Amino acid sequence: MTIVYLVGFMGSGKSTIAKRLSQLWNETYADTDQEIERMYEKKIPDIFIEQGESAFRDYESKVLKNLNEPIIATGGGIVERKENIEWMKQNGTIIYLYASFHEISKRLKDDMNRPLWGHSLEKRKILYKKRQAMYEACADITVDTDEKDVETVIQDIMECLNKSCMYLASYREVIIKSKER
Ligand SMILES: Nc1ncnc2c1ncn2[C@@H]1O[C@H](COP(=O)(O)OP(=O)(O)OP(=O)(O)O)[C@@H](O)[C@H]1O
Ligand SMILES: O=C(O)C1=C[C@@H](O)[C@@H](O)[C@H](O)C1
Ligand SMILES: [Mg+2]
Repeated sequence: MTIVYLVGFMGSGKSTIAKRLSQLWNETYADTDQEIERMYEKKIPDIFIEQGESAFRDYESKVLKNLNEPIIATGGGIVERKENIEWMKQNGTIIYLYASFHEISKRLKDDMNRPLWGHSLEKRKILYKKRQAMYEACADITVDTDEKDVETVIQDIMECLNKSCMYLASYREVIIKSKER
């Protein structure tokens, strides 16, 4: 139980929150989307266009298993593969950043860098509903981010982690061990 995995729909704030947590905890973080773009030297929309979603999911699973930073922002579709959920469960704590469809729409507007957000409103809503059930099923902790600024979301995450004594104990151990090295 050493890694914090942030999951949630596109625009729920995984990348933003991972970066902020890493500053606060003075720990490194990784982002599966950024890592895919770095490793395969291609932008995500280009991977979708040239190789399709299935190839992207293969890259995503590979990248996830190669990361061991203490804080990891995942891509919105990480839950599409059961093996990814199992991996995260075995290696850390899964925090689901919840945001309503309305809130996500406000944040992303007509973002062009997320291929699956480029679909029709109806398709976006169907995907949102399907995914919501998937995030809920795998989450150890759920934090509602609606109408909360980044710092408030961070505070809520810290509170939840503090309540989760089991996690905190193991996390302290990791920090102590890494400082002894
Ligand atoms: N709590 C928040 N309140 C308002 N805006 C936010 C909040 N968190 C993130 N944002 C904004 O929403 C947008 C999307 O955030 P971010 O890229 O962190 O989402 P994500 O969950 O990583 O999405 P993806 O799954 O596509 O990688 C950014 O413009 C970011 O500044
Ligand atoms: O929700 C999704 O399936 C995606 C979310 C993004 O983070 C990227 O991983 C990509 O655009 C796919
Ligand atoms: Mg992101």
